[in-house]
Amino acid sequence: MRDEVYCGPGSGKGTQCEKVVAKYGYTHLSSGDLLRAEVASGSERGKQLQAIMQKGELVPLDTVLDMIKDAMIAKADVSKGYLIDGYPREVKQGEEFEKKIGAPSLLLYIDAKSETMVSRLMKRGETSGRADDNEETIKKRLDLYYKATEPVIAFYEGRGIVRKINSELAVDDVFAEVSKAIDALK
Ligand SMILES: Nc1ncnc2c1ncn2[C@@H]1O[C@H](COP(=O)(O)OP(=O)(O)O)[C@@H](O)[C@H]1O
Ligand SMILES: Nc1ncnc2c1ncn2[C@H]1C[C@H](O)[C@@H](COP(=O)(O)OP(=O)(O)O)O1
Ligand SMILES: [Mg+2]
Repeated sequence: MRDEVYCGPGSGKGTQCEKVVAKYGYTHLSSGDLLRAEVASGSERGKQLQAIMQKGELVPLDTVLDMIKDAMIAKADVSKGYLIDGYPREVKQGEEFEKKIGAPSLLLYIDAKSETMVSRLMKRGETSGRADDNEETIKKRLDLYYKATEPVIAFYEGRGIVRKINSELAVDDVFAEVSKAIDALK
């Protein structure tokens, strides 16, 4: 089993994941997409999640881990490996993932400057319809990213599985670096 994990709002995780799926055929699981699907279902739980996401905060750990675990199980028979996007967003999430699921084999750290992330998210907000792609929420998400999510990288660095990718480059150039990191696993 192979798990790959990513970081940073607006850094280009989703964009790179799409390209990884096309080239390597991994199962892409985005915690944000799973949560937005729950919101779109109109369920009571979805309404609670929407309120949290709109504020730029993290949803409860158990909710998101259960969703990822269920989605992984649903694809277990056909999956060539999992590409997990947007998780873990805090060290505790990484610890719980290892207890309940397993250890990842690679962490792709998709790194962009904060100004780049803000401008990409503002631009995405022109068409995304996402409740969290607005100036106020973007600022909160970035603050939380530096406070809660960046320490996740240090957590995995000790294991030698972190590959830092410069995401300031054009999409295809970023992907060339991503491909190199994945190919090195083989
Ligand atoms: N390397 C890049 N150069 C320029 N724009 C990019 C690049 N990667 C992503 N984008 C754009 O930035 C925005 C955020 O990318 P996305 O993949 O949704 O990021 P994330 O999933 O990390 O929030 C999107 O509008 C995307 O088209
Ligand atoms: N692992 C996780 N733990 C808690 N909340 C999460 C989460 N993954 C996503 N969320 C919630 C809070 C995020 O601000 C929101 C959007 O996540 P996302 O779609 O991964 O954002 P992006 O791709 O722009 O970085 O969903
Ligand atoms: Mg995304």
